[in-house]
Amino acid sequence: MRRDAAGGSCCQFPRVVQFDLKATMVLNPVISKLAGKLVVLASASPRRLEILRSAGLRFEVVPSWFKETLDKGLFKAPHEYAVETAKQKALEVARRMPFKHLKTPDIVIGADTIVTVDGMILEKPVDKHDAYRMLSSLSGKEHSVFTGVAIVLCHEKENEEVDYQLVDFYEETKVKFADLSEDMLWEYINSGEPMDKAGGYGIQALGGMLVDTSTLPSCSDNLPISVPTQPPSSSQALPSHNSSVRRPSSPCDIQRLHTQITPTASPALKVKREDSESESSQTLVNSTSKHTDNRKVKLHDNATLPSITRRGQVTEPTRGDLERICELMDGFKASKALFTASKLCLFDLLHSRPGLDAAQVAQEIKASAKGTECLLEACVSLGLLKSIEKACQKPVYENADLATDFLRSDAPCSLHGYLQHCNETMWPLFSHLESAVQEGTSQREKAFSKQMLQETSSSSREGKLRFMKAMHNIAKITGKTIATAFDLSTYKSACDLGGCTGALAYEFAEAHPGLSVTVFDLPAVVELNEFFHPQHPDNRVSFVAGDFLKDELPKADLYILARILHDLPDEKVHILLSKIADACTAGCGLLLSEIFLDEDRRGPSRGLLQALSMSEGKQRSATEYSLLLKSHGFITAHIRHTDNLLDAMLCIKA
Ligand SMILES: C[S@@+](CC[C@H](N)C(=O)[O-])C[C@H]1O[C@@H](n2cnc3c(N)ncnc32)[C@H](O)[C@@H]1O
Repeated sequence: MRRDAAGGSCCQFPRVVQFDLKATMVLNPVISKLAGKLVVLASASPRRLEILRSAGLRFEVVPSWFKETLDKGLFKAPHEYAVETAKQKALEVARRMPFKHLKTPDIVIGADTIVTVDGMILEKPVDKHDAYRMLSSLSGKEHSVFTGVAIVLCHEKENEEVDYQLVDFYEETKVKFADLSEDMLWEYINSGEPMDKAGGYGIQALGGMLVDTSTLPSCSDNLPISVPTQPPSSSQALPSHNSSVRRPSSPCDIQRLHTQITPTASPALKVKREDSESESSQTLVNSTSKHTDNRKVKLHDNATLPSITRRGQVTEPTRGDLERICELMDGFKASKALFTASKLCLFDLLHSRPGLDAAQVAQEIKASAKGTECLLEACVSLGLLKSIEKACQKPVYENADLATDFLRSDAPCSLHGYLQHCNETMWPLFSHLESAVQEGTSQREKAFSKQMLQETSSSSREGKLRFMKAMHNIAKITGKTIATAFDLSTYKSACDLGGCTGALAYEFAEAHPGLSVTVFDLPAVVELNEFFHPQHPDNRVSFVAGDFLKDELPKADLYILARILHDLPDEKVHILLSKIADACTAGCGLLLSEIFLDEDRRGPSRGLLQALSMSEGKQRSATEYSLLLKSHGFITAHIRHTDNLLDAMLCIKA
């Protein structure tokens, strides 16, 4: 999304855009490495939240409890104080989370901002008079805004102790205030804005009016998460609660963070690092240059975007914002193009016969020449196909890697069946979303005619097979990650309740040589499982037909519940969990796999969008699942957030 914007020079865009570019350019290469990592921001500051969000980072917010009370006299330079406070904030959260939140973060980011003038450090004012004292000391003067940042990398060891490795840096922005009249000072103080801001002002909001605009820095976000512009103040590892400590050896910066997150960096990553290094130096120039740039963002030479009002301020939409909103508006067209190409077996055709032109494809899939050409071109634009131009000839088409890996029907990680399920079942359901939201109920009756309902429901063999294929696809992709998420060596027998085609059960059997797995599912599903057997089925996997809400559950010392609870209404959840609890003796395990919502329920979108289908169930966060299972006597031992479609949690019967 931000790719195009990053191509432009920061100086061509207004401040908001410059920030977006700056953070995005530098964080982009890092962000892909952070997929599946639990990143935590140890600050409740809305500004910091916005900064990291607009850089595309997915993270949770756990505000630090560390009080900003360090003795300023102990620090030689003001930035050292800001960095040390940031460090203590991040460490406090990193140490608290395994106990209070029952999960160990991978990365915790802490930050602290101070203002310094005439050798004095100004933090947040305690009252209006303190704000007046601070602001009048800044009147007509140039001063420095320092933000210290600490990034704590948490490494969980086998004995469940945690190593903390620390990267810290800071950024300084010089700001000059205009000569402020008493009236202006008090008007600003009475607005209430100064009270939660270092130095008593916020440059991004009303406080901007205090600044001598002839000297306003071009990028006032003072965002050192992007690049350190000074040598590191310190790059030490602090003692962890188990006093196992590592010390980063070279100067700290985002590039080093790359290395630490991805120890075996690929050549591609290396290139990106060099890119971001060169962008870093540009950012340095921009963040210290002093000019205001009020030019509007232009999409085309003559097309200036209209002003919009955001949080009470008149501002311009950024190019990234516009791309994002277009992507959302057109998302349904892209989905339907994908479903259609998949249904017409376009990707299978181009896998077996790459290099066909549009007319040849049209003939093969028995579709119109014009429609086929449009579909092929749309798929190229979506990165699903490649078009190859030869001199004086019509373009020919072949699958892009994405299609080869996921879209042909015989790929090991094929999503072909899942796409058909989306097209035939989810699409009609979501076309009734408005009523679903108004009524809060499933729209199955409205979305499907009686006949279609029978076909899509579990009573029809075709509908059942389609559903099973869809489940099978997802289980094949995520199965290994779930099966290997925890050490299960103490368990000998497992029962996968609602285990469908057995795809997950076979992954568990393969990953754990000492484990036998029984797949327990409804009779109508079990009788179709032969269509999905692997080429060489493991005889430690067996199938038992039954109803997990009514029948006795097969005996096992580990029960698996994958994608079951989110779909059941509360009363059925409790019946099922009670039955499992009754079947378990102390020490038995329950492995749950679902999409875990972020604790603040702001993501991931996949989980929140799924909830819109208004099934009888609900989506939950890891903590909500933990508490639910606890109410049935299961204590959460481990939680894994994965970047592979589903997350997992291992609980033990107390
Ligand atoms: C969403 S699918 C999940 C399949 C599988 N666990 C996975 O993650 O791939 C739900 C499964 O639960 C099964 N199921 C639903 N109600 C059931 C019941 N009362 N007893 C046994 N199985 C049931 C369905 O047949 C289906 O296979």
